[in-house]
Amino acid sequence: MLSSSARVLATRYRGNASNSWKRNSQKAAVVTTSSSPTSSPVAATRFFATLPTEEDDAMDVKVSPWEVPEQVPDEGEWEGCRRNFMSPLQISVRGSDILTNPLYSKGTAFKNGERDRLRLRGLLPHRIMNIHKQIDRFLITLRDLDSNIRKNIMLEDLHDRNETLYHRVLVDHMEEMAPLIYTPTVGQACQEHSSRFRRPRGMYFSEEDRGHMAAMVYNWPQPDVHVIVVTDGSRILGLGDLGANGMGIPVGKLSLYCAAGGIAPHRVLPVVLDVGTDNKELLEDEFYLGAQKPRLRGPEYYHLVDEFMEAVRYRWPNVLVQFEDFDSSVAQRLLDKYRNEHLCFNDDIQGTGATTLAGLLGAIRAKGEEVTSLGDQRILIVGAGSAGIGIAQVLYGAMLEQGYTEQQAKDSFFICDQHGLIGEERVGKLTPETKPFARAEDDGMSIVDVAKKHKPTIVLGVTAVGGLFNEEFVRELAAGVERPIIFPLSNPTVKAECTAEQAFEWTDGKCIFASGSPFDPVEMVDGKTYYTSQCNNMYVFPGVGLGATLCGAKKVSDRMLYIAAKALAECVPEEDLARGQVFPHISKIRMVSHKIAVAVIEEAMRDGLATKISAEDAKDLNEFVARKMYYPEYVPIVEKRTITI
Ligand SMILES: NC(=O)C1=CN([C@@H]2O[C@H](COP(=O)(O)OP(=O)(O)OC[C@H]3O[C@@H](n4cnc5c(N)ncnc54)[C@H](O)[C@@H]3O)[C@@H](O)[C@H]2O)C=CC1
Ligand SMILES: CC(=O)C(=O)O
Ligand SMILES: [Mg+2]
Repeated sequence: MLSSSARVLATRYRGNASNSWKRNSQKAAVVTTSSSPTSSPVAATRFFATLPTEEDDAMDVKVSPWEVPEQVPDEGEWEGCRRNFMSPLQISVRGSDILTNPLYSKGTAFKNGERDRLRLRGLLPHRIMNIHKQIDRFLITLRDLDSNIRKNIMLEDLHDRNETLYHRVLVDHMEEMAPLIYTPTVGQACQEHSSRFRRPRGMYFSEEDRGHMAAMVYNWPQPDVHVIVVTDGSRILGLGDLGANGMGIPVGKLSLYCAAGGIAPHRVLPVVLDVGTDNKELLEDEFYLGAQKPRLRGPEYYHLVDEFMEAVRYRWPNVLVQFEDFDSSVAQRLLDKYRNEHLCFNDDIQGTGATTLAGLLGAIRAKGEEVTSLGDQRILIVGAGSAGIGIAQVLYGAMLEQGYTEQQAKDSFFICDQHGLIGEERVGKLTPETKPFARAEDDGMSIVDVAKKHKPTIVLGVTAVGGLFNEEFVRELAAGVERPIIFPLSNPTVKAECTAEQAFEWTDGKCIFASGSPFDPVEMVDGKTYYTSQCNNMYVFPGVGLGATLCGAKKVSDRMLYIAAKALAECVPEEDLARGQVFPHISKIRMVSHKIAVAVIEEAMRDGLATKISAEDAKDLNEFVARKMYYPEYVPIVEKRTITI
C-alpha cells in the first residue's frame, strides 16, 4: 500500500515545446532515382484534377501555408503539414452513398454547392457546420461519457462515419484521445470485441481461406494500400490470447499511423489471421466471433502466414507489413523469414527496442551522463519475450555503434524471466536470440537479489505481470544507485510492473520513470511534482512506416530502427529532460514521425535501399516528407465525369 505522501495529479501535465533540441542535419549521401512516380499518401490530392468552386474556395476551414520548421516549433506553431491548396476529391458515388462512406462523408459540413452537385440536398439538416464546430460538439458529448470504454465506442462510431473528422479529433487532441483508442482502453475494447461488434473493419483470414487468399485480397475496396498491421491475436498487449478479438490492435495502431504518421486512411489495412484460439473462455463463448477451435500450429500455421504474405504482396507489391502482438513462440521466426524478402518489421521486437533505446538515451542525458555511456550502464530486463529480447538486441547494437566491444556490451545485461536471472546453465533451453545474453553465473537469481548484487542503473519491465516491481525490489534499486531508471513497459495499465506513484514513493522521488501506458504526474507531500513519460512503440512505428513507404524501401533494416531511435531521442527538449521527462510530449507526435521518416529515408538512401526518391525529392527531404503527410481536412468533393471531346 502506498502511504499518502504521493498523489497523482488530476490533470495531466501538458509539456512545453522548446527550440532547444539539437537537430541532426545530416543530409542524404546517395540519391536514387525513381523509375515510377512516387504515389502520394495524401488523401484526395494529386490524382484529382477538377478545380474547386468559388464556394469551396470560401470554405470556412482555415488553411494556412505549412512550413517545415528548422527546429522544434513552439506550441501551436506546427501546423501538421497543412496545405494552402486542396485538390478536389473526384468521386463516382452520389447522394446517400456519400453520406454512408466514411472516407467521403463530411456530415453536416457539406457546403450548399456540394449538396447541390452531389445530390445531397434535403438529405442533411439545414445548418452547415465547419470541422471546428463539429469537433466542439463531438467533444462535449464524448467528455460527458462516464467511462473510457464508452468513449472508445463513441470514437469508433465516428471512425465508421467520418474518417476525416475522426482523425482530426485525434490530431488536435492526441493526448486525450490516444489512451482511448490505444493503450490502455484498446485492451478492454479487444476483450469485448465480439460482444459489442457493430461493423466490420479490416480483413480476416482463416484456415478455411487457404488457397483463396490471393483472390480474397481483391475484396478490399482500396486499390493502393501502403501499410498493413497484422496480428494473429496470440498475445494482445499483456492480456494473452484473445484470438480474433485482437482486431482492435491493428485498428488502433493504424489510427495512429494516420493521425500521428500521416498515412492516409484509405491506404491502411488492419488484418487478423484467425487461426483459432487457445483461450478457453473464448472457445466456450457463444458470442465469440472468431474461429472456435484450438490454435493452428506447426507447418500448417506457417503455410497460412506464407500464403497471406504472398497474397498481399501480389496485390500491393510495395506494402509495408507490421507484425503486431504475435506470441513470442512464433514472432522472431516470422520476422526472420520475411525481413529480407518483404518490406516488414515486428513492432514488439524492433519498434519497442528502438523506442526504449530513445528513452534510455534521454534518461542518461537527464542524469547528466554522456549518451555514449550506454555500455557502462547495468541493465536489468525483466521479461525475456519478444519485447525483452528485442530491446536487448537494439541496445546491444547501439552499444557496438558507440564503440563498446561485444563482450563489454553483453556484460551490461541482466535478463530475467519467471525462473530468475538467465544464466548459461540453461543455455540449451534458450532461443538463439536469448543465448548471447545468458550470464556466466547466478542462474535463477531473483530480481531482488540481482538488484542487491549488481545494482542495476536501469530496470525495464516487459513481463505482463502487473505489480511485479514491489516495494522491496524498488527500494533495493534506490539503495544501489543515486537515480535509478525504471521503465515498467507492460500494457495495459493493470499489467504495468509498478505505478508511477509507487516508483516515486519508493525511490523518494529519485527515479526516472517511463511506462508503456500513460501515467499522470505525481505530487509528493513535499509539494514537488514528479513527471512521467510514456515509453511506447507508438513513438516509432508511424515514422518508420512513413519513411519506409515514402522512399519505397526494399526492407526495414536494423540500422533504420537505430537511426529512428536517435532521431526520436533528439526530439526531447532540455527543459523536459530537466524534469525527468525522456520522451517528447505526445502532442508533438506528428513532428516526431516527420523527423523519424526523414531519418529513415536518409538511411535507406545511404544503404541503397530506397527505390522511390527522385533527385528532386532528395534536395529537401524535410519538405518532401511534410508534403506527403496526410492531414485530416475536408477537401472539396466533385463528381467524377468522363469528358469526351
Ligand atoms: N511499451 C511498449 O511499447 C511495449 C510493451 N509491451 C508489453 O510487454 C509485455 C510483454 O510483451 P512480450 O515480450 O511480447 O510478451 P512475451 O509473452 O513474449 O514475454 C513475456 C516474458 O515475461 C516473462 N515473465 C513472465 N512472468 C515473469 C515473472 N514473474 N518474472 C520475470 N519474467 C516473467 C516470460 O517468461 C516471458 O519471457 C506485454 O505486456 C506487452 O504489452 C510489448 C511491446 C511494446
Ligand atoms: C505497445 C505494444 O505494442 C504492446 O503492448 O504490445
Ligand atoms: Mg504490440
